[in-house]
Amino acid sequence: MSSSPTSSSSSGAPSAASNNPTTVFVFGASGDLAKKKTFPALFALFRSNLLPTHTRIVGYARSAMTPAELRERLSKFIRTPTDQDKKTLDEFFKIISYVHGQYDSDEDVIKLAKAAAEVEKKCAQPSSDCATDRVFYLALPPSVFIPISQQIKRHLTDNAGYKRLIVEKPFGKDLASSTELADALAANFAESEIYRIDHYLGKEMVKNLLILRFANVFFGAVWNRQFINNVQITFKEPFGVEGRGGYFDEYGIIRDVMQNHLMQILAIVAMDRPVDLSAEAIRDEKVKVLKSIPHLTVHDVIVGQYTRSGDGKVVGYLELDDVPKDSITPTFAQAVLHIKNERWDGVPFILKCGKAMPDRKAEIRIQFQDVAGNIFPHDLARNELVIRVQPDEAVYIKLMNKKPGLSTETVISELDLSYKQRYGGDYIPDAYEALILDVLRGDHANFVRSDELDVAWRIFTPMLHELERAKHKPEPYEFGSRGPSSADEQLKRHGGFTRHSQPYTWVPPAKH
Ligand SMILES: NC(=O)C1=CN([C@@H]2O[C@H](COP(=O)(O)OP(=O)(O)OC[C@H]3O[C@@H](n4cnc5c(N)ncnc54)[C@H](OP(=O)(O)O)[C@@H]3O)[C@@H](O)[C@H]2O)C=CC1
Ligand SMILES: O=C1O[C@H](COP(=O)(O)O)[C@@H](O)[C@H](O)[C@H]1O
Repeated sequence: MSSSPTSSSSSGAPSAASNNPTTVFVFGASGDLAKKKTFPALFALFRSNLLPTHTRIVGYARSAMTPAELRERLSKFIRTPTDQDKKTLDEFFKIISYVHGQYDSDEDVIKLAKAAAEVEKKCAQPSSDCATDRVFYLALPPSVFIPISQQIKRHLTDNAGYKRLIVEKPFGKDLASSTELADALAANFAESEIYRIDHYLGKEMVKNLLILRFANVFFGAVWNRQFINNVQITFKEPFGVEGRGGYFDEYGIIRDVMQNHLMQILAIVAMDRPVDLSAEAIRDEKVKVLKSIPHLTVHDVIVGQYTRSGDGKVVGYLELDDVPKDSITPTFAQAVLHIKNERWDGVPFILKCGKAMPDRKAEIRIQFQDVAGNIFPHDLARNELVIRVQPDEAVYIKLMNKKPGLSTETVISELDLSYKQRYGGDYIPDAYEALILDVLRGDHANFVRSDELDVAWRIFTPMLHELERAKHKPEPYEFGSRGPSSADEQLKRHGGFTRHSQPYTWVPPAKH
């Protein structure tokens, strides 16, 4: 059996990872991410037979827990609608074990190494080496990344097969702290062994961007400053930061969402065609386009902080127990970026993200230029290509159409590729499922490379420091509102509103 990773099949169909015995260590197994995302994703892969045949999962955290307690904790977040799923879940728990200990203790991590060797011995086939491949998933707060990575290197990497380290964001708070973290990880793991998760890169519609852009001749032809007026990348959530105030207040929405998720999307929307689909070719193009973006200043950004809801039922950000009463941490931000290259010079990229907004939505909106020399008696709305990342994945193009009937009136309509209607019940995997499978296959394409991170921080760090130095107060906005009104004004200033007077709302098509 080869120890090299199996790449996805040439048809692009999902393929299992290499079939070497594999141990997946989940550090922080008692935590929120582990129960909501990591274990459910591992279960989904197990159920689809996409984990290597001899896979063992070893959870590790400081909390003492029996296997039954761990099972009870995790089961609440794993959906098992059928009896067969319930049986599969029983099988899944047979491959999971748990060890508790400190993250910086030689003694405890040696105990973990011994426990892992035991379970690996049990699953070894008579003719094969014991679990030769190891994946280390850090579902931990960033303060622990460095000590645990040192411990892993010291006590858990004597296996014969690959060693892959999965790290969760935030990757630092600014350029300096990100570089410090990168250097510390690099002291113990090669870049080829590190998988930095930005889970937006695992979302179906973000993965679809490469195909939409580079497998369709008509998009390729108009994807530039001559035809595109502006690009809007939006993330909204209808809830605040209850329960996560401590973490959130230290980071804020710019570091939590904009600098990573929205910038990753921007990079894929704006990059040039990679020479091929290899991870390095794609990431080279992303780095190249990010390098063409001048760093932001406070004048490029609008920040807001949510207050109590209009009906008084939901408390404001500053009323949360774990948030300082004088916090200036933004829960909303909108920034305008420019890409100084031949393709994009003069086209604003408007990134907007907010907590406590009216609804949940993540989308990419490409607004095309106005029609020159309009011969029709009405204003023409701009064409727009909208890629809806969530909810209800869709790609649609807004266009002008003749109103059916005897008049020649124009109406705004759309060409609509709504996934539910088009693909019915086709399964759309959770981002974490797709990304963990990529790690098992050794595919880095949907992970953040260290130099990408570096450039993204170079763009944001001066503005973040300026905001903090000046103690810039975010504008208040009511929980459940659109955010500060100055954000709409900024959008208008950068051409983000069309002049058409006809009201238009996208309505998902009725099921055929
Ligand atoms: N939760 C989410 O939805 C998301 C999380 N992430 C990222 O994933 C990582 C894990 O997040 P999440 O699971 O929410 O974090 P948690 O706060 O739940 O922490 C995970 C585990 O780490 C241990 N831990 C917590 N605080 C400390 C500490 N100060 N020192 C040592 N150990 C500690 C705890 O286990 P024990 O005490 O048992 O050791 C805890 O169960 C973070 O980097 C986060 O930013 C990214 C995207 C979404
Ligand atoms: O990384 C994060 O993402 C979530 C939103 O993720 P989604 O997949 O539900 O869209 C966000 O709530 C959180 O603040 C942030 O840390």
